[in-house]
Amino acid sequence: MLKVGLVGWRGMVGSVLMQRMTEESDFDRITPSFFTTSQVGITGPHGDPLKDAYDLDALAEQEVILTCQGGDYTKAVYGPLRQRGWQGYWIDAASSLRMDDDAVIVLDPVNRTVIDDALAAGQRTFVGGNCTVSLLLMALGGLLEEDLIEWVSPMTYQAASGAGARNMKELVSQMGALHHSVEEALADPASAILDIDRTITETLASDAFPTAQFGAPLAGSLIPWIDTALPSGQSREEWKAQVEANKILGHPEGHVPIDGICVRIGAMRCHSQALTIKLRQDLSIEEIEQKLAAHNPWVKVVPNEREASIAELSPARVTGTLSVPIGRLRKLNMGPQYLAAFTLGDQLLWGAAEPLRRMLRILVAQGG
Ligand SMILES: NC(=O)C1=CN([C@@H]2O[C@H](COP(=O)(O)OP(=O)(O)OC[C@H]3O[C@@H](n4cnc5c(N)ncnc54)[C@H](OP(=O)(O)O)[C@@H]3O)[C@@H](O)[C@H]2O)C=CC1
Ligand SMILES: N[C@@H](CC(=O)OP(=O)(O)O)C(=O)O
Repeated sequence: MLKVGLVGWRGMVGSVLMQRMTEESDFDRITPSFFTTSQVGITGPHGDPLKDAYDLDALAEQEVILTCQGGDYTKAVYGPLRQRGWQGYWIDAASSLRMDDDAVIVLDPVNRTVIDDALAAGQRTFVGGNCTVSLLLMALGGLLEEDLIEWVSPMTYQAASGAGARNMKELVSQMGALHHSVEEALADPASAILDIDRTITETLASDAFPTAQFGAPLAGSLIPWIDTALPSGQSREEWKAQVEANKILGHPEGHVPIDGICVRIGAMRCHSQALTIKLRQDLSIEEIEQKLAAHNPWVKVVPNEREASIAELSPARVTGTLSVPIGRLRKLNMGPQYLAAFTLGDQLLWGAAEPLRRMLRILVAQGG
């Protein structure tokens, strides 16, 4: 059985990965070793002492290293490990290696042939894509695989989880602070809504309002910028859409232009995206729905009806599942090649852990 070293397994992404690996009996097919950057020697999840994640000798004994520890760890360890001649497979959740020529971005329901070609060519570095990008491609796979999309403009509604565990907690604290500030007024049927609104506005602006992680109110508000700024005027999150999506699809950069505005909203762990799509040809909505639905077992086409849209295109409904619904499919007034769509998915599952887990299974199936 493949010797697999797991790093970052107790973080938020790593915990979701562990949960999925347990559900899918992946641990029955590998010999796992658990590593840590901070708790060397304490008992790990399978009863063995945790190994030092910076010990290159211990890492080099592994045939596969799967890390959800983050980009700083990857930058510290990956280069030195390769330089000392380690030939194993590196599977990574962090973004730092994604655009390297040696790395393949993995999303096997969309790019299994790219992965298989890379394995045949001896490539050994496989990285999960940005969560928003992976969810977009899972939803649009049926049109993209036939090269039917000329360009896409995604306007995103991204959950707090994308910013990390502490940010999720801060979102809930913000919700609590808002509720607490008007609790008495809410209990009084005679209270005036404008008084409640004024108190909420004051609470949002107060120095006591918890914003240490996000730097701004998210509950009762939104944040129209994710990640760092680039000279193009894009945020880094916006820049990733086009470069990563085209790399995943095996296209030259820019074959399918993808650009829009990424916005953080007060959802917990589902990223949503409202899409404006220019098709390369005038397809009927029925053809579009059929192609989308046939692409993979997780995408679900939701009819463009009010009740179905409210019920199914909802972060509250989709959270914790592998489902990737897409709906609000209709032609826009701009012309028959312009399509609207709305899609969402759990950014810790298809957006982070699941592509990595499935890459490990591909390696297991080919016997390493
Ligand atoms: N959050 C996201 O949406 C996505 C994240 N990623 C990538 O995954 C990386 C990890 O993200 P994420 O899982 O959110 O990071 P976390 O902060 O949840 O976990 C990272 C590491 O922090 C250490 N840690 C310290 N204290 C604790 C604690 N109390 N509970 C759990 N872990 C603790 C653990 O390392 P140790 O055991 O060694 O101490 C853990 O592996 C990111 O840096 C990013 O590169 C990729 C896609 C999406
Ligand atoms: N930046 C993403 C989460 C993330 O970790 O992305 P990446 O894997 O590209 O660094 C978000 O905030 O929603």
